[in-house]
Amino acid sequence: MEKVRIVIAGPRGRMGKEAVYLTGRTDHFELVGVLDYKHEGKRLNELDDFTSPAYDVPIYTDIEKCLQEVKPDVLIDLTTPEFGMFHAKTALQYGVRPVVGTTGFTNENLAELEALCEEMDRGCIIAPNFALGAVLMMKFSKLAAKYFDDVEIIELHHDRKLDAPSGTAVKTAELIAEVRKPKKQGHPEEKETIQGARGADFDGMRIHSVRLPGLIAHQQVMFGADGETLTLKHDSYNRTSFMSGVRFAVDEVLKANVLIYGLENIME
Ligand SMILES: NC(=O)C1=CN([C@@H]2O[C@H](COP(=O)(O)OP(=O)(O)OC[C@H]3O[C@@H](n4cnc5c(N)ncnc54)[C@H](OP(=O)(O)O)[C@@H]3O)[C@@H](O)[C@H]2O)C=CC1
Ligand SMILES: O=C(O)C1=N[C@H](C(=O)O)C[C@H](O)C1
Repeated sequence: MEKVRIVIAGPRGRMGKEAVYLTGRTDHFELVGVLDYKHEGKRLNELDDFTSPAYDVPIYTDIEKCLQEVKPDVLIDLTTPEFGMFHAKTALQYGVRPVVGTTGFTNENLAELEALCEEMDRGCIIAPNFALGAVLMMKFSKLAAKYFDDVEIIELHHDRKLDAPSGTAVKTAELIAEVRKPKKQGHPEEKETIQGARGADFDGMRIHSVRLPGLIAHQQVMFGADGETLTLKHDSYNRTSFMSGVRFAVDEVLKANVLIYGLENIME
């Protein structure tokens, strides 16, 4: 089997580091370079966390130079929304398939990438959450929303997280909105005496974002009806929990020539 040539953007980050280690333990993956806006000209295995010879690959700050020189099949982005979008666009323009875990993309970003995938005849996967249990939680939420119109999403994350609400919460709300009867929840005359008390409004349903040290990534989706509630809950207790989804996405993107937004679209 030919190895999949992979570049990782954001290798020093919490997720990027795990993705580097994933390439090291996956026989058919080959890390061929990384994108890091610090350490230009060094090799990855010169950095403290990556001393294994498996990580003796070049560090680039310039994505075009990186793609031209190491010619990857797939670029995995785990950076920030601004750079994630730039990296995904540039990769597609070079015929390289992006797998993006970075959250905070706008609908305009998604539309632009969808058009670029079509133009370049290349796939791109944007996965707001790679944890397979989280994807199932989202699927089950959509199923439950057929029967329950009242729902509140509570997402809980570590306090180093930049975006709120989380990409997972937004995706969950989008999936629910596909089937839920439009409804403004709560009392029609409710008033917030402290701004934000009722959370963010997405199509009349509410999203609450909790940020605390000690947390990793957690979400509860609470449905309510007369005399009953249904709570769907998922917890990631470490970042390795995301890696089987990253491996799955890399394998799947190679077969794709369109934008795939969310692993639920390709998980049977
Ligand atoms: N889809 C999923 O399952 C998951 C997605 N995420 C998402 O992944 C993203 C990263 O999360 P996390 O790892 O926790 O964040 P970190 O802040 O730990 O990592 C981001 C890394 O990207 C680096 N970086 C920033 N800009 C660039 C650039 N232009 N080129 C290369 N590297 C760059 C940062 O460097 P520096 O620190 O020096 O600025 C940092 O090392 C977030 O959007 C998060 O929401 C997180 C977990 C799971
Ligand atoms: O920043 C994180 O940590 C996470 N981000 C993703 C999101 O925004 O949903 C996925 C997971 O929740 C962890």
